Amino acid sequence: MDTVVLENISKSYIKDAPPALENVSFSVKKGELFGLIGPDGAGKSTIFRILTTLLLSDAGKATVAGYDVVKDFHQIRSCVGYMPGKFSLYQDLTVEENLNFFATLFGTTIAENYALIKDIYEQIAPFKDRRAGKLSGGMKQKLALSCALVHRPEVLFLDEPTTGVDAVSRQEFWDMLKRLKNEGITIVVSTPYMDEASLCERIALIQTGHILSIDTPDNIVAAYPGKLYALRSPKVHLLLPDTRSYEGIRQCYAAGEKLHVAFQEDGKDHPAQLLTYLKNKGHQTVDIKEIRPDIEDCFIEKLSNPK
Ligand SMILES: Nc1ncnc2c1ncn2[C@@H]1O[C@H](COP(=O)(O)OP(=O)(O)OP(=O)(O)O)[C@@H](O)[C@H]1O
Repeated sequence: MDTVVLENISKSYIKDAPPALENVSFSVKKGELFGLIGPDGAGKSTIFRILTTLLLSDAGKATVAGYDVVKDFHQIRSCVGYMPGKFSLYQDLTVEENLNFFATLFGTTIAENYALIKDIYEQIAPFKDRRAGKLSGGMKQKLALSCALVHRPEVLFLDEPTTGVDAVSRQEFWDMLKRLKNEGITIVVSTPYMDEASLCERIALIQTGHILSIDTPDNIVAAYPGKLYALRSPKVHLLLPDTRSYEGIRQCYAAGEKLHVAFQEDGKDHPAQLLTYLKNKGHQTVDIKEIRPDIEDCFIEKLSNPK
């Protein structure tokens, strides 16, 4: 049986406004590390609030660990750990007081499940007497994760845990998630960072309340239709409108210092023809190279061609 199941979940916050979620369905297997990948406003937090029984959906059905999110909210609350995007810590309590507070809420003690949080908690233990409000972003995140784990949940919901956290702490955080997964905990994590998608076993790409795609990161990349190229030029900002004006371009967008380009058809002469066209427009030093799409490229492709 799948540990998390959503069937046609819909939710609107405001009458007559576009819904936050519309017919969202997916399931997460026991022990899986599953990612919800999408930009701000996509509906990720709404999914977490429904699954953690903090919000009722308007339609559809969802279960967590076999329990119904409406009927069995008591059971769900005791078997899940939730790290919301914001406000999960008491800023005026110290690190240790926060952890003790969450342990007490769940009728347990820090000592009882210390083995599970040891690796994480040891990194913040030197600051155990510091108020949570005075911790760095990375330390807050480790404390929030320790608090979400203190009762050894079956399922862990993490809403954008790495937003606003430095690159090293982000990497350490994902290493921790892998260790927790190896302990048998099912993890659903959301992120707006496309590079983190490849660290999940399966992902759902989500945008404006709709799931665009669900699969392993490798399968999503493999399903990219056709070839993708990177164009480089010293004046890349001028290159964008001229490349877009070339007939036969399916996609053209800025990606860091480069442009990513896909043709409507993958003829082998197309890259050279595009370069000639751009040279005639005054772009003398343009370089084109075929590249492997990443999740962000797949996301952009799905947005323009959802089927
Ligand atoms: N309490 C609320 N009242 C009204 N609209 C809301 C509320 N919460 C969310 N929304 C709207 O619902 C949509 C989905 O928001 P949600 O917070 O679930 O997205 P998200 O993917 O988690 O993005 P973010 O990272 O910005 O929170 C957005 O359009 C948002 O403005």
